[in-house]
Amino acid sequence: MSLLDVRDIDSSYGRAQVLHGVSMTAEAGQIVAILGRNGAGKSSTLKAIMQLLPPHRGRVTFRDTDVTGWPPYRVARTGIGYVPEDRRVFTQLTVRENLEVGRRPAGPNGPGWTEDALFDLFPNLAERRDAPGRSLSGGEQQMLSVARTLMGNPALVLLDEPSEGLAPVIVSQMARAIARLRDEGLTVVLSEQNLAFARAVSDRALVLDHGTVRFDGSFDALEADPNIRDTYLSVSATSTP
Ligand SMILES: Nc1ncnc2c1ncn2[C@@H]1O[C@H](COP(=O)(O)OP(=O)(O)OP(=O)(O)O)[C@@H](O)[C@H]1O
Repeated sequence: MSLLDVRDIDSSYGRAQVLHGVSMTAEAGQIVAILGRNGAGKSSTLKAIMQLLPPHRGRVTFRDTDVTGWPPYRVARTGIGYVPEDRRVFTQLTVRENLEVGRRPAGPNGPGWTEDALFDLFPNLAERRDAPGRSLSGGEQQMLSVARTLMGNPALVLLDEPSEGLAPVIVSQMARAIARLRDEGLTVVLSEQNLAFARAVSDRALVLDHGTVRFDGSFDALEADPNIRDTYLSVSATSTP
C-alpha cells in the first residue's frame, strides 16, 4: 500500500465545494507535484490531507491508518509535516529559536534532523542563525519554514508552492534541498505553478483543474500531452531552477 493514499475526497469552504473526488497516492521516497492554475485546488488538497480542510467524502490514509477527520495536530504526530504558503515564521524569534519551536522526537522516521544538518541543507540560514525572523528575506523565510517543519522529523512533507516569489538563485537552492530530502528517504507532496521547477524536483505530476484531477503520471507523459499542458497549466511560470 502507498505511504499516502487520498481516495475520492470532496472538500468545501462553507457551502462552496472546491475538491471534487480527488484521488492521489504518494509512494515512500517519492516526490509528487500537484500542478494547476490559480484556484485549481492545489492548496486545498494539501489542507485536506492535513485535515485543515477535512474532507466530507472520501478517505485520507497514511501508513495504513485512516486519518480522515482527525485533528491536524494528531495528523502531524503521525509523521506528516506541512509548510503553508504564507510561511508563518516567528518574526521575534531568531532562526535557531524558530527551529527549536519545531523540534519533535525522531521516532520511527530515522535518526532525526539536527540544527547542523538543517544548516548544511540551507547554508543561507547558517549565516543568519542568530538573526531575528523579521530580518530574513522572503527566500530565507521560506527556507526557515521548511527547516522548522523538518525539525518535527516527518516522513511525509507537504510543501505549498515552495518556489513562489523566490529569486532564481534561491529557487535553485530550494530545488537542491528538495532533491536532498529525497536522498534522505523522505516523501514530499508539493504544489507548484512553476512547471520547470516541479519537473526538476519531482518524480510524478498530478494536474488539477476546478478541484478535479485531470492528469496523473510522469512528466514525460505530461509533456507529450500538449492538450493537458496548454489547457490546465499556466504558461507564464516556466523559469528554470
Ligand atoms: N479560505 C477560503 N475560503 C473560501 N474559498 C477558498 C478559500 N481558500 C481557497 N478558496 C477557494 O478554493 C478554490 C481552490 O483554491 P486553492 O487555494 O486550493 O487553489 P490553488 O490551486 O492552491 O491556487 P493558488 O495557487 O492561488 O493558491 C478557489 O476557488 C478558491 O477561491
